[in-house]
Amino acid sequence: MILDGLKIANNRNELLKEKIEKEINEGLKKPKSVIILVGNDPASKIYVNSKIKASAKVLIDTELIELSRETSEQELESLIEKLNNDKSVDGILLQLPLPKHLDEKKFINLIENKKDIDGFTIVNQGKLFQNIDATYAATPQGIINLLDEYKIDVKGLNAVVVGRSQIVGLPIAKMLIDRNATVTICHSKTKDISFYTKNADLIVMAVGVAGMLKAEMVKDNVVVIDVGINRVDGKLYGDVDFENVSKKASFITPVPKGVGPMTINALLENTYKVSRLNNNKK
Ligand SMILES: Nc1nc2c(c(=O)[nH]1)N[C@@H](CN(C=O)c1ccc(C(=O)N[C@@H](CCC(=O)O)C(=O)O)cc1)CN2
Repeated sequence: MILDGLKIANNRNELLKEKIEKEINEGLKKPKSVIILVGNDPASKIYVNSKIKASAKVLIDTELIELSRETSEQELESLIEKLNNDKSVDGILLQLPLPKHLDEKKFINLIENKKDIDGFTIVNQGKLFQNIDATYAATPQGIINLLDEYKIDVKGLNAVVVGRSQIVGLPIAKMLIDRNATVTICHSKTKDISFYTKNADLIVMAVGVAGMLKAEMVKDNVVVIDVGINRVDGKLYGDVDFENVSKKASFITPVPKGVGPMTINALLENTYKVSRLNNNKK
């Protein structure tokens, strides 16, 4: 069965829109986020445009600030400071990747924790690891929402996460452990990834290598979540050889229209959450 991320995300976005609409009629202001895009990465532009479009649909205001790829550390720092102090701004998102000369960790951590709609700051990541309510990273949260929507209970499953990034691999592993899965994290230095994936009930692929997970690397009835978005000759491919792995899987996400739209939905839900913590009256 294909896990239809686009359909589920659209349903959740519609519910969010209804909630926000009702609250606007009751006197609350629209949530507002500011997206900072540094440089001309074409994929980042696509993602940022999707975020802006999706926000508008659910009545979240967005402002896009585009900076040149030569932006200095100082310029970016003062912009983030200004937005932190701007009461009309509920959420701040710094689109990644940044150009090489800008240290991603440094700038992410300049964002005020309560405006960090990506859930990337040290404090918000730390809260995930200490089970304290916060905004959690949108991609792993979107995966959990998708599993929940399809009532896929991960309790007791052998889960293998391939990829150990701060924004996907590590947080999804923690979220799966919290739901009582037994989790193994594989990465580029793992000697034999298929040794682990062959025994997995659930696999999350988040490495950025097109078609890396092959049918012979999985067992029957596995649940497969594909986070990869790889552009090859203008076409999109996930990290999973979908055509062949889908023949063995019980559930599998497609690329596109799987995890991507769920990521955007989770981001919108985060933006709503932080704005209402500010309890914004008009
Ligand atoms: N500040 C952030 N930067 C980045 C994040 C993030 O969560 N926060 N994640 C990724 C990119 N990303 C969001 O920014 C993202 C990637 C893909 C999609 C998506 O909807 N993909 C579509 C296909 C779209 C296309 O490329 O044509 C799909 O899978 O259906 C949404 C968000 C890195 N940077």
